[in-house]
Amino acid sequence: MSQLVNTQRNEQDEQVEDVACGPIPIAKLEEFNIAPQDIKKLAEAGLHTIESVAYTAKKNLIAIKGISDAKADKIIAEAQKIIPLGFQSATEVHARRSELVCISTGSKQLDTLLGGNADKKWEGGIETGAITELFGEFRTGKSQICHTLAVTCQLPISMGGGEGKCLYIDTEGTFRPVRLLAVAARYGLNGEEVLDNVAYARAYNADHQNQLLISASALMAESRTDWNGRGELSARQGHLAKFLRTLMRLADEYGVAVVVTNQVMSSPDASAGMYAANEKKPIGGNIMAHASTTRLQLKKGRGSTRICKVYDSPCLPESEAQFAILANGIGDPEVDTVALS
Ligand SMILES: Nc1ncnc2c1ncn2[C@@H]1O[C@H](COP(=O)(O)OP(=O)(O)OP(=O)(O)O)[C@@H](O)[C@H]1O
Repeated sequence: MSQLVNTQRNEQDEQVEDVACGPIPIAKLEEFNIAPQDIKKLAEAGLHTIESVAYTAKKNLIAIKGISDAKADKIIAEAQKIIPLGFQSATEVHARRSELVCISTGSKQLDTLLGGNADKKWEGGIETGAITELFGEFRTGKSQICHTLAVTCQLPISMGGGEGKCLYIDTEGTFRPVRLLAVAARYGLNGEEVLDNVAYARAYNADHQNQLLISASALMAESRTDWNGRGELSARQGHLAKFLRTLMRLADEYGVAVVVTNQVMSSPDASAGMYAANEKKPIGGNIMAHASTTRLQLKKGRGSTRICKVYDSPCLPESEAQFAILANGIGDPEVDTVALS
């Protein structure tokens, strides 16, 4: 499984915009009489912003060594004064959502499937502030989409990008910077700069993954090689649940696009019926299903063509589109290929 996160702003913008509207760094709690050593403990536990504290359940704060019941109450009360957690009108929600940026997948047909408008040049794509899960068998294009997104997230917003950077966690050792360079060349971007804007980490096991989440204030990863069969299912699900909670928080808090790749397996209930035997389901069960905002199923097509089906989405119909894996990243299939497949 591999994942990436796109930050929505470039470096120059960050300094100006973060002050005005970005997440508020946890250090600000010091102005509200929270002791610096307690702020340090919160940060060490992965809570780097006041939003993250305001959204955290009290029991999670008390679980941090050195944060007592009384301290947790005070910290939450101060955080919630700064970040109110009440109702807002649907108009406000709509206005905020209208501002959301989508990251182009590189394929117009796929972007259109993901909420784009075919008449406009760049619309639709991977949603920011949410988790998108790509699942499918081997060779269906999961990693290739991630490689393309690692570059397109850096494009100007007018070209379907997020003017951001990418954080790429690789649990399978399939990350290849040369693929990023090919995509960069296609968009006329400077290859060196594109690579500098991608922070890469190889995750080796569950503990290492959690360290990455804390130190990078980001991300998830779950190696399919870590777990052996159904005997370890509950341990795996517990780990996955914790990991996905952190990812959801990051998507919410920082407004980043989180993309998670997932494998498929034959359903353990396959014996239930003759047709069920062929059914391949995404790994992770209900925990994964509930954590992902949008679930996309990838299937093989003819040659370099692949099919993407919207498997679950809060606002997209269950339809399909074709895309292609090309030398310079994800794109659209040749017209002939579409007709033949
Ligand atoms: N430079 C390239 N040009 C064109 N196609 C490529 C290139 N590099 C890889 N591919 C194609 O991409 C496909 C593999 O896609 P990808 O690595 O995204 O699969 P995946 O779904 O992540 O599979 P897995 O679960 O095994 O990791 C292969 O069909 C391969 O031929």
